[in-house]
Order: sequence, then structure tokens, then C-alpha cells
Amino acid sequence: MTAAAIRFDSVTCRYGRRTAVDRVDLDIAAGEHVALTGANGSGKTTLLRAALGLHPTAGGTISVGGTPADSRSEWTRRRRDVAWVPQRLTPGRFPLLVDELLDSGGDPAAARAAANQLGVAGLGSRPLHTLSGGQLQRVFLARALGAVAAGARALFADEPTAALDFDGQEQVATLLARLPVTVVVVSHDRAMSRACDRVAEMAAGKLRVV
Ligand SMILES: Nc1ncnc2c1ncn2[C@@H]1O[C@H](COP(=O)(O)OP(=O)(O)OP(=O)(O)O)[C@@H](O)[C@H]1O
Repeated sequence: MTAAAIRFDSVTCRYGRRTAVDRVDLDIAAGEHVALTGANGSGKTTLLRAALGLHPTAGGTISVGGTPADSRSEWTRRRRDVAWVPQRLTPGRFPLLVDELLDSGGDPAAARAAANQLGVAGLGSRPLHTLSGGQLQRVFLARALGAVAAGARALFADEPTAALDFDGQEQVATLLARLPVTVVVVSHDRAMSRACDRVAEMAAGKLRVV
């Protein structure tokens, strides 16, 4: 597995007439770990979702491993290349058992090993909607770690520790820090920022400090 360099080049995203991301430039080296911080509503989630094709860009390009995604096949490849932990984990949207979700990420054995490390291995036969917020977050992280083991070259995680207790926050920061792939993690959590190589801060849609 080789880590992927990621380049945001003058990226703009809008919701109707509201500009959520405003000409953002950000270069992330292969294997670098970047914490994306900033006030609520400053555009962090939109920026990551745009990189995954989950929100359209109104301008600019986003390359992963040197390739901008501009065709269906490139988007398919990118979704394999980038493991994703979303912010809004609404279990009703995923009518699955925990084990089924873990098995869907790429490498089921690695996902289950990660689930074990994260203390949720015993929940395998539970429907997702019966889990607590923190348990659900751990399961999605374990799935993403399975995707990394299966060859994803980057991991994007949107507030992956928001629902976790203090020990969980430290544990996840340590786990992500060890990953040999490029990591972009949206976080308001200091342990996570400390564990990253660099902190990039967004303010009102712009990247303020890199
Ligand atoms: N579905 C939507 N429709 C309209 N506006 C939206 C939508 N989602 C986000 N926005 C707006 O876009 C801007 C950026 O939102 P975004 O979710 O990217 O911010 P964020 O930095 O991730 O915030 P937080 O830290 O609260 O998660 C905000 O002004 C928000 O109100």
C-alpha cells in the first residue's frame, strides 16, 4: 500500500447561493496526517465530502494520488482509495447488523480485529440502530480501518471521536497516528490535533492557517 498525496486546488463549494468553501488550496503529502479544525459551520465537512464526490464543487479540483476525479470510474476508484468515517451516523440509514457493516469495508478480518481493539467486537450480531452513539462511532472506525487494510491509500474521518469518552478519544488518536496512509481528520479534539503532523484551520469557508 502506498499513501496518496492529496491536493485541493482553489476549491469552492456552495449550497445554493451560500458559499461554504471558498477557493481553498491545501497540499497534503503522501502519508501526512492533517487535522482540519475551525468553528462550527466553517466548511470542514463540505470540503471532505467534496473530495469524495458527495458534494459537487463549484470550482477548483481535488486530486488524490495525482488524479482529479472527473469520470464515474475515477470516482469509483477514489472511493476505494479513500476510507471514510462520516460525521452523521444515523443508524436508521444503515439497516444492518454490526458484523455486516464490518464486512462491507474491504478486509473483514482486519475490521473485526480493529473492532476488537476498539472494544466493540462483542456487538457483532446487534442491529446498528440499537448501538449507542459512541459504539456506533467505534464500529464505523473499525470498518474504515478494514478498508485501509484492504488497500485504501488515505483515510478521511469527520469528527471520529465526537461521541467517544476520554479514553476512547486518546485511543482513536493513537490508532490513527499509527496508520501508514494519508489521514485528514476533522476534529475539535486536542489529542487528535497533537497526534497529527499538521493542523489546518478553516474560518468562514477559507483555509486560514496551514
Ligand atoms: N445541506 C445543507 N444545506 C444548506 N447549507 C448547508 C448544508 N450543509 C451545510 N451547510 C452550510 O454550509 C456551511 C459549512 O457547513 P459544514 O457542515 O461544511 O461546516 P463544518 O465546519 O463541518 O461544521 P461543524 O464543525 O459544525 O460540523 C455552514 O454555513 C452550513 O450552515
